[in-house]
Amino acid sequence: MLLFYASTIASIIITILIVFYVLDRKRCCRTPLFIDWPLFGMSPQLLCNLSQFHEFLANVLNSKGGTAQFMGPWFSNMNFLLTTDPMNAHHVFSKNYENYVKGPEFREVFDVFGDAIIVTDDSKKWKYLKSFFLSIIKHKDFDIFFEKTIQSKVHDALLPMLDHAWLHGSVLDLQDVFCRFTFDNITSLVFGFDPKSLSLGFPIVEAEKAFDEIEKCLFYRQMVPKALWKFQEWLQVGKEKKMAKARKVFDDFLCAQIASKLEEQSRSKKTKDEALRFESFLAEATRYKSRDAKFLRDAGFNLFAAGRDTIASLLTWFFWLVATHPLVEAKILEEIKEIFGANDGENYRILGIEDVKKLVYLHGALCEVLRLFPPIPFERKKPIKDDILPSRHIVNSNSNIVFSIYGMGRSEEIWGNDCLEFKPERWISEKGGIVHVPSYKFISFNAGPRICLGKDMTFIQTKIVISAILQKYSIRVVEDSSEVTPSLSIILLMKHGLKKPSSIDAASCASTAGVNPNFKAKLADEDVFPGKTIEIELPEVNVAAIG
Ligand code: HEM
Repeated sequence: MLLFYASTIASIIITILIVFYVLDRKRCCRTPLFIDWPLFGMSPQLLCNLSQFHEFLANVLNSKGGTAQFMGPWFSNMNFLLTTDPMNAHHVFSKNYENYVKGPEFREVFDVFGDAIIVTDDSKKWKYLKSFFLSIIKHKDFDIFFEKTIQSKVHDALLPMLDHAWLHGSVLDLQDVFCRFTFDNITSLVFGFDPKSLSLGFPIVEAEKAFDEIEKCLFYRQMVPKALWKFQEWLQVGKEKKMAKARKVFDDFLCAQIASKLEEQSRSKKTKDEALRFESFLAEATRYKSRDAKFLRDAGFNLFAAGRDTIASLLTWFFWLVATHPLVEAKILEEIKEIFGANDGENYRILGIEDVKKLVYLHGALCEVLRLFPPIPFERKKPIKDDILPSRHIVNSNSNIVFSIYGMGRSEEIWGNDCLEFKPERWISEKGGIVHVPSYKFISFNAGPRICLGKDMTFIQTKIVISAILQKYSIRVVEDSSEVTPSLSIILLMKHGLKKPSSIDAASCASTAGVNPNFKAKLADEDVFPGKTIEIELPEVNVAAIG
C-alpha cells in the first residue's frame, strides 16, 4: 500500500514537473522555428533535413522573418536563438559588442584550439594576441615572403598537377587539390616548411587528414547534446575516439615543428641580416615574441584553422560557380587581358600582390562566392547581461545566439529578389570600383572588432591562384547537377568533393571529357586566352573531371 502511495505521489510530482517544464519551454519560445515535439523538441525536423542542413535552415529562417528559436531535446540544453537579421548582427558584433562573448561552452567544444585568438573571451589577452598577429604580418618583408610562397606553390605544384592531369586525361578532385594546396601553403607560412601534400600520386599526409577529422568532430559536438559527446569522450568511442586520435597526430606534427625551430634557433649562427629576414610566423614569433611551446602550439593551431580550409572552400565553390557561369569566366579573363595583355596560354604570368589588387571584377566574383557559400557558415555568441535585440527578442546569459551566415547571404531583405543568383556585377559600382557593403550585412569575414584578420590575405591568395589557373585552363560543365551539397563540417566544403564518380574510370572519363575546342566560342569574347580546357563533369553527384 505504502509503495502504491509513494509511486502515485512520485508520478504526480513528475507530471507536475514535466507540465512546468513544457510550459516554461512554451513561455521561452515565442517564435518557434519548428513544432516542439515532446522529448525530442525540434530535432526531428532538423534531422530529417540533415542532408541539406544549411539550405533548409536558411529557407525556414528567412521565411520566418529572420529570427526564430530552436529548442533541442528535453533537458539537453540545446536551445538556440537563430537569426539572419543584419540589425541583430550589427547590435551583437559592433554596437553592443562588450556584452557578447563566445562563452565557456564554445571553448569546451573548441578545446582543441587551446587558449588563443579565435576562442578567447579575455579582452586583454585578445588584444595582445591580435597585436601579436598584426606585428608579424606587418614585418617589412612579410608581403614578399607571402607572395613568393604562394607564387612558387602555384608554379611548382598546382599548375604542374593540372598539366599532368590534362596530359594524361586523368581525373582530379579539385577540392582535394585545393585542400592540399592550402595545407602546404599554411604550413609554409607558419613553419617555413612545405610538407608537399600536393604532389603527383597524392601522398597521404597524416597531419592533413587528421586536421580534416578534427573539423568534422567539432561540427558533431555542436549537433549533439553535450552530455553525449562528453560521455563518448570519456569512453573513447565513436567520433570522440577519432577526435582523440586525430588530435594526437596533429599535435605531434605541430609540436615537432615548434621543437625543431626552437632548437635550430638556439644553435643558429645566422648573421644579423639573415636573422632579420622573414622566414615564417614561427621563426618571427620565437625570435622576438615568445618561446613558450604551449603558446606557440595554440597560435599555430589557430592559424591553421583560420587560413586553411576557409581558402580551400572559397576556391572550390568559386570554380564550381564559374564552371556553371561561363559568362563570368569570360569577364574575368577579359579583365586579366585588359590589364596584363593577352597570352597564348603558355606564356602566362603568375600575378603578384600589386597586380591582383587591380582585378576588380574578380574581386566582385569572390565576394559573390563568399556571400553564397560562406566558408564559415555559422557564428555563435552569448550575452553576458540581459538584452533586447533589434528584432525585439529578449536574450539573457543562458541564451545562445547563432547567426546563420549562410542564411544571411541568401536573405532577400539584404540582397534583394535576385539573392540566389550568382552576379559579381552586384559588387561593381558605376565608377568601376567595389561597392562597399557593411560587414554586418556581408558577414562572411565576421563583423566589428573581431573581424577576420586574414581578409586581405584571402583575396590576394585566391586571386593569384585563380588568375593563374584561368589563364591556362578554361572550365565547363558537361552535365548539370542539382546534387552539389555542402558538407556537414564547421567549414563549408563540398560533401562529395568536386570530382568524377568512382563508378566511371579515368579512361572512359578521358574519352567523354576530352578537350573541347569549341568551348571558347561559346563565351562572350572568344579566344581571350586560347588555352587548354579543363572540363568539369557533373553527373549524379557533384563531380569534376579534368580531361
Ligand atoms: C575565405 C577565407 C576566410 C574566411 C571566410 C574567414 C572568416 C573568418 C571569420 C568568420 C572569423 C570569425 C571567427 C569567430 O570569431 O568565430 C575569422 C577570424 C579570424 N581569421 Fe579569418 N577567414 C578567412 C581566412 C583567414 C586567413 C587566411 C587568416 C590568416 C592566416 C585568417 C585569420 C583570422 C584570425 C586571426 C581571426 C581571429 C580574429 C579575432 O578574433 O580577432 N582568416 N575569420
